[in-house]
Amino acid sequence: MESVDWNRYAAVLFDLDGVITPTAVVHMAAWSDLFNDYLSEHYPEQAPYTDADYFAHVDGKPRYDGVRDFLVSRGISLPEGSSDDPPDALTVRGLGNRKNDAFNKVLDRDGVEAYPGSVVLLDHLREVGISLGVVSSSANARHVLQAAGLLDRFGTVVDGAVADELGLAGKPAPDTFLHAAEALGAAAADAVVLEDALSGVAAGAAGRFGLVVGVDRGAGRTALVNAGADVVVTDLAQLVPGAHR
Ligand SMILES: O=P(O)(O)OC[C@H]1O[C@@H](O)[C@H](O)[C@@H](O)[C@@H]1O
Repeated sequence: MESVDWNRYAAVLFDLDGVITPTAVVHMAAWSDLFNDYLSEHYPEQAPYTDADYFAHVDGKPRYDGVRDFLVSRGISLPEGSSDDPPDALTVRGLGNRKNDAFNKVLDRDGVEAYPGSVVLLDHLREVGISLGVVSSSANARHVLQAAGLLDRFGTVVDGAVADELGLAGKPAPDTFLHAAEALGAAAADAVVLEDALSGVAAGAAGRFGLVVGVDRGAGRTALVNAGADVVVTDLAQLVPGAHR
């Protein structure tokens, strides 16, 4: 039983990819293609990039932080480059841009449908009348929410572009979540964070939010609890009081 008394809270802050929409899978596939192509071309002696690398070094972080942190884990250092580097540039930002092109191609081709259980919780919270926000590292968050038909559900969307503009540190720092809570007029202690990534759960714990919910989409219950989750679910419908589980 993971039932939550939502009336105790003033705001709920959702991560997007992997929490509201299954787009974490699209990100994962695009990262895997990028890093495996890069490694096999430049470091054929290295072990391939795997999902374990994704969960440990890339998941939930801003785009270029993910590139940098994975390369560091393999002892590889590339020049940072600049955000308008072309996708074939051998820089941190060039590689990130190559992955972004691949992500957007799949998004435009396949569209996005939210997890049904996540819509069940969003509908419930709308009935409760609680303020809702999205806090995503992704600069594509608005595009994804729009494609899923859910953009109008949220009072604030703090995405990778907003964080960049305001100079907010990305997850695992708590800054983007704290900014969203403030935008909704809620103290961190009165707000709930929902996250599937270890970096995002760590951000919720570091911000001392009232409740940090880990959503296990592959990171694993123990890892999520160790990162600071108070509660772990596998589907957001489990968080609706009295919902069929
Ligand atoms: O490259 P983008 O779309 O700006 O997003 C960066 C990150 O955004 C997060 O929401 C995803 O969980 C990560 O997997 C992704 O790498």
